[in-house]
Amino acid sequence: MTVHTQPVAEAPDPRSFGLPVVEDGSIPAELRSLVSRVHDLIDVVANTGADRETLAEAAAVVEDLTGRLDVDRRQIGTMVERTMSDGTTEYGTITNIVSGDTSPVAPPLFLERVPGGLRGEVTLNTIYQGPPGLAHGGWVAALLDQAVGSASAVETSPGLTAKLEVNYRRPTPLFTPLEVIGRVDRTEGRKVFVSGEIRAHGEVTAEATALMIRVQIPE
Ligand SMILES: CCCCCCCCCCCC(=O)SCCNC(=O)CCNC(=O)[C@H](O)C(C)(C)COP(=O)(O)OP(=O)(O)OC[C@H]1O[C@@H](n2cnc3c(N)ncnc32)[C@H](O)[C@@H]1OP(=O)(O)O
Repeated sequence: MTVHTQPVAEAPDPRSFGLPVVEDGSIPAELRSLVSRVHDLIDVVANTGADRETLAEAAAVVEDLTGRLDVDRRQIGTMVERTMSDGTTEYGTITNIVSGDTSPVAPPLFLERVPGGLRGEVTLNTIYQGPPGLAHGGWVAALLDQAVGSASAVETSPGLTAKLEVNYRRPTPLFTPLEVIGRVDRTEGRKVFVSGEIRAHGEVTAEATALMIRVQIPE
């Protein structure tokens, strides 16, 4: 058994899996702005009390915009290459629903290396609502899956989640800064045992343990 506390290697280049890669700096500021505006739009649409005329007008505008933007679609599996604050290179799926740069549905959760693992902060709006005022349990699991999966990718090499167990200790509130942590506990060959938690106001609302299986890197 080996315990890795430091990255063992540079992240494998997704191009070796046949995946297209874009540098995060090449994503236009206008696209990042659009993604953010649409994120806000989803929350507003889900809660609007606007009159029928305004709703009909908005639907027509959005339909028109959808048509104008539906050009030159990216290849499924397109990855983003980014340089982390410690200078290492990382890759992520560009439309990843939790962390993707171009996903308007993503909260988004951006994770940074900290001693012992990865850490990110995120505040959820009503897009993620399950029980009244609270995050949906599936989204709590998604945040934890992302954090432990990324920790495994960063500290060992990319893999898929084989098993994820979540303990929901307290309700996870909306509109409250959440701290999300992921770490590698130990590795056994391709098996990476990981854990993580979410905190609100310093208190753990949910914790997870998971098993990641590292993918075989092409020679
Ligand atoms: C660059 C991008 C970065 C990007 C960073 C990305 C972060 C993304 C985070 C999100 C992660 C996801 O959502 S991933 C998406 C959700 N997950 C999936 O779709 C995975 C679906 N499952 C699978 O494809 C497969 O079952 C795998 C790949 C997990 C394993 O299949 P395999 O490769 O054939 O390996 P296999 O021989 O079966 O198993 C290897 C070893 O693990 C054990 N094992 C396998 N599954 C389990 C299990 N559930 N519980 C216990 N043990 C298990 C086996 O017994 C074996 O042990 P031994 O005999 O060797 O002792």
